[in-house]
Amino acid sequence: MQPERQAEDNDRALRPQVLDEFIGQADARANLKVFIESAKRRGEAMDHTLFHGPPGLGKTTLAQIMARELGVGFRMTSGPVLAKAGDLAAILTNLEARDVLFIDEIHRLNPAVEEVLYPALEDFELDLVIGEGPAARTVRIELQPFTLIGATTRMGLLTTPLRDRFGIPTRLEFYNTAELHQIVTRGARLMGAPATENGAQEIAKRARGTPRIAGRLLRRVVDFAIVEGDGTVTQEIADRALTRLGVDDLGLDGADRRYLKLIAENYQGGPVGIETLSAALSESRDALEEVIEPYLLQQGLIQRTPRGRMLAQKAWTHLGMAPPQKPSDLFD
Ligand SMILES: Nc1ncnc2c1ncn2[C@@H]1O[C@H](COP(=O)(O)OP(=O)(O)OP(=O)(O)O)[C@@H](O)[C@H]1O
Ligand SMILES: [Mg+2]
Repeated sequence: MQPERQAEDNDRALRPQVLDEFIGQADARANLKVFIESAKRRGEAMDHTLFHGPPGLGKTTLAQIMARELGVGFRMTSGPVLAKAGDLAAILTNLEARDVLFIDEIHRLNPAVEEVLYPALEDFELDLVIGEGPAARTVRIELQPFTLIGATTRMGLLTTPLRDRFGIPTRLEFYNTAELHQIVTRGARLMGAPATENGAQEIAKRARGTPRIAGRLLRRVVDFAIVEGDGTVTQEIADRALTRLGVDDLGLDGADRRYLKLIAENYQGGPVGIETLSAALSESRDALEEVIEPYLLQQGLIQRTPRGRMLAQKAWTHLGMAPPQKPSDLFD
């Protein structure tokens, strides 16, 4: 209990509070700045916004920042939590003018709840059915204009009507090492454990392009720096700590390497179907597609083909293995 509580508190302390403190995602940030400013000058609710991209890239953080920059209230819920239409209705009717409603994991909304959301998004109206059977009647409730910010790691699972109702779809990208370097340096400063240039660089390089992972690795490296060093995050301490945590020089962890090795050793580099991988690794297909694969794809370690996943040359090199000779290679 205690350590988790603490991790959460640290997390909150590291979370950027305003758009200018938010590092990276330069294109998205520049656009959002314009839309926020315009909504403020018009005195209207900002258009509905959808953030999509792999976990830990800052969707929730950006949603909170936007409410703050807009100077409006922030309500947060998530797709799976909204079980009944009434749950959503209760939240919508309590929103004040121009408030931001954040729905995380919006691809997991129950279809009946999603139906209620459509008119709310388009016309700020709610059609509620009251009573049952012959006595049932529909009442229309006017809502205050509000901004929905949706977040999803699975854009492909969103229904078309829902996707079409977002005026501002925004894709978050993996962060580059320079951006993560800034995030780590800032985080270390906030944690009272200064990082050297090279120390921050070592963590940045191995953070899988993801601020959440950078924060998590930083906390563990700081532990080592305090106990085994003088409290400074140096390259040597960072390297030692990360290696002990099983994070390799590309930032891959045990789960990533297990995935790559399985394709290499059991399927000669593929192609192999996602369901087969999911069964062999005892990981849900969703976890593979949402958490493991995006970074491996972005790094050019694997390829997605119509017949399944295949290892790229870079993966063989990284694993220190030679790809099997395919019959066709003999005739090249
Ligand atoms: N640009 C950034 N600069 C500094 N820290 C960041 C940045 N983006 C995210 N973080 C930090 O990374 C962590 C994860 O961010 P956040 O919770 O917003 O991710 P998310 O995209 O909502 O993830 P999920 O899809 O899992 O909900 C937070 O601790 C946040 O403080
Ligand atoms: Mg989130």
